[in-house]
Parts: sequence; structure tokens; C-alpha cells
Amino acid sequence: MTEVVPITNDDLDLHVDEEIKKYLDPKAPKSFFLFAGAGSGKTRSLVAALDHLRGTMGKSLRMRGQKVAVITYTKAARDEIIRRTQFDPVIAVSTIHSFAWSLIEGFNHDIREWLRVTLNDDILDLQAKEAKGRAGTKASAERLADIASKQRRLARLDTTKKFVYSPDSDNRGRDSLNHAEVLKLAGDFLQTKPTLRQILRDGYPYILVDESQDTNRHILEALFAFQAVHKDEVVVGLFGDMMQRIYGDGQPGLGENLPTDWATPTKRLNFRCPQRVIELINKVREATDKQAQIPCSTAKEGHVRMFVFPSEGTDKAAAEQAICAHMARLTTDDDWLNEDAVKVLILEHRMAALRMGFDDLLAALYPVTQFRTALLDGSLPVVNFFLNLILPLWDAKDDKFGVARVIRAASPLASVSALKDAEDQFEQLAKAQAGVDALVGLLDGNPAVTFRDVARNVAETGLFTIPDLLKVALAGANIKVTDEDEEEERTDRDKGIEAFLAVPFRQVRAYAKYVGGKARFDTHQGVKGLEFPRVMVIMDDHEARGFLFKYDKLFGGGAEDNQTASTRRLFYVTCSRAERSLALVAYAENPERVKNQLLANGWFKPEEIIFGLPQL
Ligand SMILES: Nc1ncnc2c1ncn2[C@@H]1O[C@H](COP(=O)(O)OP(=O)(O)OP(=O)(O)O)[C@@H](O)[C@H]1O
Repeated sequence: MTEVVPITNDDLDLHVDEEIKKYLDPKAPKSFFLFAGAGSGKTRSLVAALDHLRGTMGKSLRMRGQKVAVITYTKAARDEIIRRTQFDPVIAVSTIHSFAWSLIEGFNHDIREWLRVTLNDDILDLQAKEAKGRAGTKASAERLADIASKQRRLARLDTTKKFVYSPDSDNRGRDSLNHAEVLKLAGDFLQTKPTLRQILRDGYPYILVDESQDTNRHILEALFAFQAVHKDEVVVGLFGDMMQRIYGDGQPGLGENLPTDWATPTKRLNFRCPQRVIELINKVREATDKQAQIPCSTAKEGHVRMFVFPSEGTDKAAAEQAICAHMARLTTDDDWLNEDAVKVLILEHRMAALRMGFDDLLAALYPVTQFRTALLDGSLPVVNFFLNLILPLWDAKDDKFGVARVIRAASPLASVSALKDAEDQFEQLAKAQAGVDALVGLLDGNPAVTFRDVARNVAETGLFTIPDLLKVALAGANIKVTDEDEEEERTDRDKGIEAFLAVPFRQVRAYAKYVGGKARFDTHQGVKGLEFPRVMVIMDDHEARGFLFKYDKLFGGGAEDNQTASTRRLFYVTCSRAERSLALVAYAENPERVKNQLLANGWFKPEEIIFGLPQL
């Protein structure tokens, strides 16, 4: 095992930031591609570049009405960069979807014609498939429905005056564009419309893209085309790491065959991880581009342990608790015993839901495609009725001011107009109080109360206005479905809400913690760009039921294919989040095979691999 030795000179990569400053010189702009390993300070270099631009160019950019465009992968990353650049309006930070929409919004005629061609092509394609396929099958029924829906949309095009889009919603309106269309439209328009390229050049002479290994390929290709035409007037700067490409949207060979006028600075240090973690991620990376990182001078030795359990028959909660205790002893870091101080990475939201206790809630609503995004970001109205009104009210039951706050803000019984119209205001307020008492009476000491019980209770007292979708579900609650055909006719949405209403109300608390970002759990994919002192990575193919990633295959010496490669990249991302110590937990179908492979591939020392419950 090649040991990594910390560097004595942490300035090894300092020249990169200086070079970037030169590329940003408006008299000699040079586009660049800064690709480097995890924790090497790419985001830091991005912020340094922005600070430099604000300091040297801020005034002239403002005078010309220009801005620096920064494209981030997530909203959280966007907010972080906005914060780190002190909310300076000259820095326009957006996610790829907002950026794309800002380019094409208002080009209604061009959008219409683009959609006309695209929809026609799609319909022809589907019709050809239908002609070849078998009639009467599920696939055929879906194809026919798809054709009909595209034809309806086509017929509507001429009456659509203005196309609308929101980067943060499901865009289900008549005149809405969907997320994929907006990215493709922006990509196509930028490639084919010189006017749009000029608008972009005049508005944004600097375009910096973070996490560009995962940035949508249509937009990246268009940015390359844009840069090629305006290379002496603009700078496009791409930041990223191909080893951290974990979404399918990016450009696979990004960085290969870069135009010769692009600069390619790189960084070799890792400022985040301890030595042992860097040694591991260098090994993991060996199978791809062999880029090895060097620890910075202050890097501690650090700890890594790999725990392997059979996927069947293991009490996972107990195992994970024992691992925390073991890690606390091994690292002499008692924060491993503090739930809130350990970041636990799971593959699927379901794995967090099971561990936290909102699995029924998730299982009911997650399958409803139109609900999914809102469910995971905490903005789904049918759940938020319980989350934002009922839960805070119940929590405030012993605090009369707290109760009054919720009631005044949201109860129609205590609204200004209700009180004004009431003959007797005290009587009116007593009605609201009776509603509160009925609700608290139902919830107190009664863990089995379901969302439906709560909704009915509130509907009876009129304490809050029930969202329409819940009203629909309550209306149908007593009607039994008589046969399979009838069941088929019901929408997934209605079935999902019905299942949700049968779930115990108390699951909403754990759900609130998870979507509020306060849980110790996060997904493997969701922590890209972040860092935590103690990281536990849970790898459980069976529980995750995923088909994109398979840890059994990565650890068990399976064939080297796309799935193994993407799992290896995901593993690299998760391991490289650790600032101090790292516990890896694999629930394997064949622990014996995993054991032999792990011992053979040299990623871990024998004493770092633990089978079954660790001894304290
Ligand atoms: N030159 C430096 N001196 C001291 N600390 C640094 C330096 N560069 C980066 N860091 C620190 O190292 C950590 C990782 O930096 P950063 O998040 O910018 O890396 P990254 O390359 O964007 O990582 P990743 O690709 O893993 O998301 C941060 O805590 C950052 O403050």
C-alpha cells in the first residue's frame, strides 16, 4: 500500500488561483477547465475568482449593465456562493434550469416552432414503434396515450401566446415547458441563433460553471460553441472532477479534446480529508484516471473502517449503533456517540425513512410521480397541511400564545373577517378553542391516529380549511372499489393520497426533520460538494433496490462495466466527504465474496475490515 505523505508546502497549488486571475483579464480573456480531485479547493478557487472579479471589474461591469454568471448544480450550492460573495448583485448565481430559462424566456415564437418540430418528430417515432410492436399490450396502450397527449399539445400550440416555466415546480400547466425541454431549447438556441449568443456575450462576459462534470450536456456543448465564436470577448470557466460524475445528464468525455485555446490548470493537494482517507480515495481512483492527491501539511492520520454484514437477518439499527460506539473508541472521538454529529449517507430516501420512522408516509406518496419533487423538498400541499398547521399547533398546546399565533394566522374561525362578522366575538373565539381542544384531545396519548382521523376532525370543527385534494379523498373514503377495472381507472395520485391518509399522523414529525435538513441522514448523491467530520456510508443494494449503483458488484469483484464504474465514482464521492474519520457499512448478499475481494484489492488493511458486529 503506497503511503501518502503530507506536503510541507501548502502553497503548491496557489499558482492556480493566480493563473485564473490572468485568464479573467478582459484584455486577454482565456477560457479554462479546472478539473481536480475532491477537497482540492475548486469551490474555493471559484469564490476567489469571483472576489477578484468583484474587486477589479465590479464597477465597470455594473456600469455596462453586465454580470458574472455562475451556474451551480443545486439550490443549496447556489445559496452558498451567493452568501460567500456577500450578495453582490453583479454575481448572478443560478442553477442550470434558471440559467437556461433566463436565456430563452420570451422567445415565444421560436419556442413554438421548436416544439412543433420536436413534437411532430416524437409522434412519428412513436407511430413507427407502434406499427412494429404488438397491439393490445400495456406498452402499446402507453404509446397510444403518449401519441394522443402529444397531439393535443401540438393542437394547442397556436393558441399558446406565452410559454411559462418554473425551475422549482412540476410545470403541469397547459402552457408550461418541462425541465428537459428548457435545457434542450436553451442548448439548441445558443448553438443556432447568433442573436442569442450576442445577448449572452453582452450580458455575461464571464460564465463560470461549478460541478461541470454533471452539468447538462446540451448546455455545455452550447457553451463550448458560444466560447468558440466569442473567444476574444468572453471567459467560460469550468470547474469539476470527472471522478465525481454521478448523474447521467453530464457529458461523458468532458475535457477530452478540449479546444487548444483553453487553459487546463490543475490542483494536487487535498485540504479536506485525513491521510488515511486520501490514501483510500487515491486507490479507488487508480482504476480510472490514476490522479493521486497529496495531503496538506496539517492533515491528521485519520481512520477508516469497513464493516461487512449479511444483507439478510442483520438488525441494522443495532449494527449501526455498535459501529458508532466502536468508532468512538477507535478514534477517541466521543462525538461518534452523538447522533447529530455523525453524517449517515444512505442510497435511497427510503433507507432514511425506515431508520427515522416515516417509511409508510414515503411509501404512500413517493410512487406518485407528480408529487415526488415536492415531497422531497417539503413543499407538497397535502402533507404540508399537517406539517405546517397541525404539528405546530399540537406542539404549542401548552403555550396559549403559541396556539393563538397558529390560529390567528390560519384558522377561518379566528380570521379578521370571521370575528368582524360574528355577533359575539367571544363565542366565535370559543368555537376556535373548541376546535383546538378536539384536535389536541384526538392526538394526545393516541399514537395510532391517522392523517385521515386528523383531517376528519378538522373538517368537522372547521378549525382549518382542508386542501382540495384532501377533501376529494375524504369524500371518497367510505366508498369501496368493486372490481379491478374500477381500481385501474383511479389515478395514481388518488391512490397515493388514500394510502397516505391511512398512515399514523406521528410519522410527520420524522418526515419534517428529514426534509428540513435537520436529520443526520443524507443521500450518497445529495452530499456532493459538502464535508463532515464523521461520515458513515451505508451500502445496501437490497434495501436501495437501485439499478444504477451496485456495491455488491464493486466490492465483490464483478465485471467492470458502466454500473461498476458509476458505483466506484459514487463511492469516491461519499468517502471524500470525511474530514476526520470514515465508517463504511456494507450489507452484502455474499459477505464471504466481498471479504475476499476487499482483501485482494488492497483498498483496506486486513485489520480495517470487520465482519459482523465489532467488538468494543
Ligand atoms: N488553499 C487552501 N488552504 C486551506 N484550506 C483550503 C484551501 N483550499 C481548500 N481548502 C479547504 O478544503 C476544503 C475543500 O475545499 P472545496 O470545497 O473548495 O474543495 P472542492 O475541490 O470544491 O471539493 P469537492 O470536489 O470534493 O466538492 C474546504 O474546507 C476548504 O475551505
